[in-house]
Amino acid sequence: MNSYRSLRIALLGAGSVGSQVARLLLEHADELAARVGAPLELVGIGVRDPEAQRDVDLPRELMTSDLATLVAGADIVVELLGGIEPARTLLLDAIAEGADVVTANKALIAAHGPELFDAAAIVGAQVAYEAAVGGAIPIIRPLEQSLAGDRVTRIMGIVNGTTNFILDRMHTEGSSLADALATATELGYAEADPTADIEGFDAASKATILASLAFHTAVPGELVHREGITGVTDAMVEQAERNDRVIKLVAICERMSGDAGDRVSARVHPVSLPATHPLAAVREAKNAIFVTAEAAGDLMFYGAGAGGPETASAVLGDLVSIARRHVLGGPGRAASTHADLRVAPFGDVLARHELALTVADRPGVLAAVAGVFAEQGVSVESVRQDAGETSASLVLGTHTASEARIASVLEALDAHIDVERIDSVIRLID
Ligand SMILES: NC(=O)c1ccc[n+]([C@@H]2O[C@H](COP(=O)([O-])OP(=O)(O)OC[C@H]3O[C@@H](n4cnc5c(N)ncnc54)[C@H](O)[C@@H]3O)[C@@H](O)[C@H]2O)c1
Ligand SMILES: N[C@@H](CCO)C(=O)O
Ligand code: NA
Repeated sequence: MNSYRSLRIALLGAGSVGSQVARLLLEHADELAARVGAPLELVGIGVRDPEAQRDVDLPRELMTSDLATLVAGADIVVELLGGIEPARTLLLDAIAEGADVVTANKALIAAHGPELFDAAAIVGAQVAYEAAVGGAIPIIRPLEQSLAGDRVTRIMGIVNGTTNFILDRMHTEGSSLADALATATELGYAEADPTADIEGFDAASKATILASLAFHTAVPGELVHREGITGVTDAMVEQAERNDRVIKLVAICERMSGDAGDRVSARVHPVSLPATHPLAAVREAKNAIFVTAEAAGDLMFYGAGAGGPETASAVLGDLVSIARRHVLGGPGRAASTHADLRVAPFGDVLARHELALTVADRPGVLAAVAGVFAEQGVSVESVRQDAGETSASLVLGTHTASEARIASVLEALDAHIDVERIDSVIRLID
């Protein structure tokens, strides 16, 4: 069939994703060899405990706890450990030896992508990370290659499967966050430390990666505004439902033009969407990403954002594509930051907000509260008031306003004598 020698594949990690990658590499060996033009030889699987029981039956003789030695002899290293160290050092060592790497590790790519890409560029190695964003959904390659001739203006999407699963269960079954998270963890969707999911760190890493790729600009993780879902209460879910809306955690990356010149923004926070919005139909651990580009217009990418076998599909896609280049030759992949746009502060971002307040139930309070919005230059679009016994509940929807102005409104409301408490704040998407 072919005369190219076997390519030596070292796999690091045999958890939810790694075990599925190993299974598929072994089960589909002949088919993969035909596609690559050379056999992909799984030379070892780096694990913590080679004797541990695993859900997937993998050959014991491939297991090793000596990850450094395993990496040293490989043509391609597939990293599915998660976390920054030892993944970063192992991959830098592999690259220094001329190996290509495939990883699903968004935390690593978001924090150390440029370091890995630079190291790879020096030796002509490749770094592929399709599985790092949107799980099985092809999104890195479309941004990196298919849209390379266009100008991306906006990306908005659901990029964390675990939190989407949790919010979906809160809406459809009235589950608690903790119960739904336990199920998402059992299903292999959650990160090893699920704080990364529920506090929005995972989605923020993905927003960093998407914004950097889309805007050809290094967008440092610390400039990505991040809010998770721990502040989303049952009451907020119920209120959204009363208004035919759904709460979702979204990542938004956009190119902003204005007096300050062209800038970019990347952020992650919950939003309230009309039930008819396409993102509202994204259920369970599915992800969906809208990309708007100047010439292409709107594109939508939808599919499994998490899960072992699903994510393994993207890892194997990278592996086959990298392996083919070993056989056929050709240039490696390179990330570009030539545009070098400035990242806008979160306060400059524009959004509509809905605020639920408990206020004193006496004449003039509505006017006083409305006055707070007016003082900060925020225009109120809708008001709903429900009177209680001693206090009233007010739900105010704003017109588009900057995050900085809304923050000032919230500060003033917090200190206002007539405002007993701010029950919830959520951004609205039309
Ligand atoms: N699970 C998903 O749905 C999914 C989807 C996309 C991307 N990812 C990413 O894929 C990577 C792996 O995720 P996962 O869900 O398979 O995680 P996991 O926790 O199920 O598996 C990771 C495995 O690596 C092992 N490991 C960690 N550090 C090690 C070390 N120093 N030495 C030896 N073994 C070590 C762990 O023991 C574990 O078995 C992560 O970067 C994650 O963010 C996961
Ligand atoms: N924990 C991640 C895995 C996929 O990146 C999620 O839930 O989306
Ligand atoms: Na993907």
